[in-house]
Order: sequence, then C-alpha cells, then structure tokens
Amino acid sequence: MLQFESVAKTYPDGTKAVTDLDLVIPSDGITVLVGPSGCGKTTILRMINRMIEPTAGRILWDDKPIKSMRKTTLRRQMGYVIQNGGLFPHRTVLENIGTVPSLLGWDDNKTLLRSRELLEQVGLEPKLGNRFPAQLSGGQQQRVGVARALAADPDLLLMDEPFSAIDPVVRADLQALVKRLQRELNKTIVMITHDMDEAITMGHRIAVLRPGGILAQYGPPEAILDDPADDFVSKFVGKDRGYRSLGFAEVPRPELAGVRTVRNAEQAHTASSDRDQPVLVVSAEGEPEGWADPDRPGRVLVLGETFTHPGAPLRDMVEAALTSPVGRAVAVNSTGRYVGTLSAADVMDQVRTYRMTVADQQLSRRIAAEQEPDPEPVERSGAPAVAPGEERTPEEPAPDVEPGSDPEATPETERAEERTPAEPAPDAEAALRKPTAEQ
Ligand SMILES: Nc1ncnc2c1ncn2[C@@H]1O[C@H](COP(=O)(O)OP(=O)(O)OP(=O)(O)O)[C@@H](O)[C@H]1O
Repeated sequence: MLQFESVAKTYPDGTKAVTDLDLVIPSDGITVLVGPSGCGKTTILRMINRMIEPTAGRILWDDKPIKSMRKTTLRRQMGYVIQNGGLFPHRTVLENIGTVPSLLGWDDNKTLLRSRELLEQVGLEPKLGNRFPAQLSGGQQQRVGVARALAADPDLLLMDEPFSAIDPVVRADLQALVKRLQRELNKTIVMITHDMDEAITMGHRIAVLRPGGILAQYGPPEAILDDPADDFVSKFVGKDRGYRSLGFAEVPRPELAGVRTVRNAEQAHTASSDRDQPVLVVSAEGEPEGWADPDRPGRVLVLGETFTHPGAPLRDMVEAALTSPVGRAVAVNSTGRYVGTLSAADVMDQVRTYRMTVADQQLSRRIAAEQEPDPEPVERSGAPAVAPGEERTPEEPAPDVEPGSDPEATPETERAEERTPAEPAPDAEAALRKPTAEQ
C-alpha cells in the first residue's frame, strides 16, 4: 500500500505542482491519476520512486517512509513505463528487456531466458527479439517498454501516459494486455492518463486532480461517473457520463421476452402473419443473424448489437436497444445463441430502476456524512518547504541510512532529476548501478 500524507511539491521557481495530497493507493489493482495537463500527475508519480522529492509531507510504502529507503533499493521494486517506451535505440529488443536484470548482475543466460519469457508474455513473436526499437511499430515498442519494466519482477509498476501516442485500436489491445498482466502477475499499478475514457477502462480506482495537484475526487470509476464531487470533476468526466456509468451497472437477471424466430427470411411474413411483430432470423446453430424485413419479403435487416444474458452490464442492453432497427435488444448466451429479447421500453425501465437505486444510495451517504461528528483537528506532519538537497522531514531518518550510502543521493543529482524529463531507462541504470553492494 502506498500512502501520501499531506504531500506537497513546490518547485524552486515557486510552481506549486502538488498541494497537500492525502491519498491511499492499495496494493491491489490499477490506480489511475487523471487530470488536465500540468495538474501534477507526473510529479506525483515521480515522487513515488523518488526521482522527485516532496517539499512537505511524506510517502509511505507498506507503512515505511520511502525517504528512509535507499533509492536504488526502492527503484528495483518499481518498474517504470513512459510514453513511446523510452527504449534504448541502439540495443536490441531482448537487450532492452534485459536492461535491469543485467544491471542487477544476473548471468547472461538467465537474463536472456527471462527476456524471452517476457517477450512472449507481452504478446510479441520471438523473432522480434533481435530487432532494434526503430524496426518496431509504436504499439510493439510500448509492449517492449512494459516487458522491460516487468523484467526484475517489481511489486509496483509506474506508468506515465503509456499509451497516449498509440492509435485507438492498438491502444485498446495494450490496455487489455496491461489489465491481463495485472491480474495474472498481481502487480500494483499506478498509471497516469489525461484521458477519462482510458481511466475508466483501466482503473479500479481513479484519482481526479485539478491544477495545483489538488485532489478533486478519488474513488472507483462508477462513483466518479455517478456522483462527481463538483463541477470540475463533472466537466472533466464529460457529457456522456450517464451512459458510460451504465457500463458498471449490473442488473438482476432481467426477464426476457421471446420473439418469433425463423431460419430463413422467406418464411418470416406470410399473408396471415402480423407484420407489426418483429421476426428474428437465426442460423442453424441458433445464432441471431438479423431481423426479417416486413416490407421486403426475404430481406434481412441488420441485427444491431447483442448483449450477453445473464451478466451483461446495463450499458450493453442500452447499446443493443439503440442499435436495433426494431427497438428490441437481442440477448445471447455465452456461446452466442439467441435466448430472448428486451424491448427498448423494458431497457429504459431497468435504467430508471438502477438510477433510483444509485440516487437512494447517494442520498443515504450524504445523510450519513452530515450526521458524522466533525473530526478532531489533527496536527499536520508536513515539514516546511526546504531546498533541494535538504529534503528531509524532521521525523524521518537521513534518506540513505543503509550501509554504503547511495552515491546517487547527492543534492546535484536530485536537482538534475527534477530538471530533466522522465528518462526511465538511463535513470534505472543510474539507480541500479553497483547492484552487488545491496544484494
Ligand atoms: N522541474 C520543474 N520546475 C518547475 N516547474 C515544474 C517542473 N516540473 C514540472 N513543473 C511544473 O509543475 C506543474 C506540474 O507538472 P507535471 O508535469 O507534474 O504535470 P502533469 O499533470 O504530469 O502534466 P502533463 O499532463 O502535461 O504531463 C506544471 O505547472 C509544470 O510546469
């Protein structure tokens, strides 16, 4: 668990990048930092691996102040991924992936095996291992960036806008990859994006930041969509939040209605049939194919989207109803076979019931909050702003208390780290130099 306690960062020129941040990031799942450009997201992320030091407050990792940990030790447990992968251009893909294991002193064979394993894990063909980054697509480069960050099996993955330069289709693949890896490898991921859709897709929790690095709201995506804390969050989330939040809304097994089905559109409308009743054309396997056209016998109208029954979120039902040419959402089972339909009116009834439940819960929460007694005033632990190189809070020991102090922890380096943009690979190298001293 990562804990920010009254953390602030004011750069030497007076820019307040982060203001009085209290945030708890649990060890499970993906936490997304989202907010407009310049709201302090990168500063927050880089304070986690101590590329930037706070000017006040403290950050704890599993209850231990990170200031008391050597930077090298800390960063070994944290993979870092940036936009465009940040790969070394003159190293092959496998060499890039093996950067950190090599720095840690692994033997060449073990490093190579690990790099190959990761190449496969991120969905890249073995033959790509000997290419150079420039010979890969942007999406492939980013996969290598993820593989490299995972190479030494860190507990925490920090990702700074990892997919922002990637086209939407490849981006969706990469998002799915990171979600899968998070589940399979059980890593803690802290990720930055400025794209609310990405935050909703990826995040188990979302921290919305406003300029000045002020936390505007923190919670699961559905809470942010359904109950934005204020106008800023509401505007940032965007207009269609009502629709998007339905993606998280599970409804109890809705009661489906059957429609007449035929195998062949020719059979759909006979002289005696009711042309107002929609007829569904299904394949021999029972998969829905489209709606029989009542006006042009034998023709099939598009089906529209379908939803899976049971288990689909309400958004899928709304989508199915909205795309249906006959105003009926078609339900299929997990193998894609037709199981029934919902009329658009039925779907809207489900939406209404869901919205009433959410509104009830919000009201109950507000009433409960109003009734809570005011908390006792707590003395802030934040130290006053200090110059770089003196960045130490009074209650913490010197930053590098372990034997053999960290040669990188000089004031000059810390100043340089704050000046330069994120260059994780060289930084990782710098941070990991002299690995044997700590093993
Ligand atoms: N080394 C620095 N010195 C002075 N100001 C800085 C420094 N680094 C960042 N800032 C300022 O701090 C603020 C927060 O910057 P930061 O990069 O953390 O924001 P961000 O939310 O990640 O932005 P973006 O989404 O554009 O990447 C900005 O106003 C930025 O100009």
